[in-house]
Amino acid sequence: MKRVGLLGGSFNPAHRGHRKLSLHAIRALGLDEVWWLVSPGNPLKPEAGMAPFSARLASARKMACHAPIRVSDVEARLRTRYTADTLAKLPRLYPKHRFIWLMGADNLAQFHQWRNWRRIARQVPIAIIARPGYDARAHASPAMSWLRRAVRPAGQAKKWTSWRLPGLVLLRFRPDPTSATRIRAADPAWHRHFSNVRGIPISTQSVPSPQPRTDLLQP
Ligand SMILES: Nc1ncnc2c1ncn2[C@@H]1O[C@H](COP(=O)(O)OP(=O)(O)OP(=O)(O)O)[C@@H](O)[C@H]1O
Ligand SMILES: O=C(O)c1ccc[n+]([C@@H]2O[C@H](COP(=O)([O-])O)[C@@H](O)[C@H]2O)c1
Repeated sequence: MKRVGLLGGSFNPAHRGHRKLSLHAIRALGLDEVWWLVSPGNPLKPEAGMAPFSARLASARKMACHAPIRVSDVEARLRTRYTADTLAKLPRLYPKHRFIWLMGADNLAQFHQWRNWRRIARQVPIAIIARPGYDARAHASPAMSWLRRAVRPAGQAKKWTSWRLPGLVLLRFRPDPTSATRIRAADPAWHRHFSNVRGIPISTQSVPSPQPRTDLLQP
């Protein structure tokens, strides 16, 4: 059984905050790997300002290199944008894997706006990573008032495969202020570094190894 943390994101672009939180989560939760699920398009974010999928994927691959982090385009191939839909399909594709959903405190603050968010919390355990400027809002959020009774002590973090759901743990590492918004503000054309010379989109490879639906998941 492989223990996998899922970090869904726009990765517009990927940055060292993603890498650091993933490495910390691997240690704190006893994970074999973290998969970065590069979103074809966050349903709550405007398309304007979103770099091409291929550039976001390439930036994630670069940021993930030499770490137990796998970059996945599975949502694009499954044609799922809503996390609840992705989470409904993944266990069927990877029956020998166990998944925990990772997200920063900024996402917990607006989790109640996600489609079927209560269902998500019943589908997978969740680990929240503290993020400078968002922790108070996350704790006061509508989702947190529902989830509060599901919070597990940090000492149970590594036992997430046996939690009753919903179950959530708050992970507190040294907070990292890096954000993609700031990176875009400093370099709005960052994605040009990830296009090849002819402007042909970079192909999508580097997917977690498929379990039986090889037809669907082969690059
Ligand atoms: N510095 C960070 N600390 C904690 N969590 C983070 C950090 N950066 C990103 N995350 C989390 O990683 C996931 C993917 O983040 P995303 O790709 O949206 O990056 P971002 O920096 O939040 O982007 P943007 O500024 O465009 O919203 C989200 O769950 C987000 O909360
Ligand atoms: O399912 C939803 O309704 C939903 C709404 C907003 C965000 N998400 C997911 O949250 C993850 C983080 O997105 P982002 O843009 O904040 O990096 C990413 O996997 C999105 O698909 C999902």
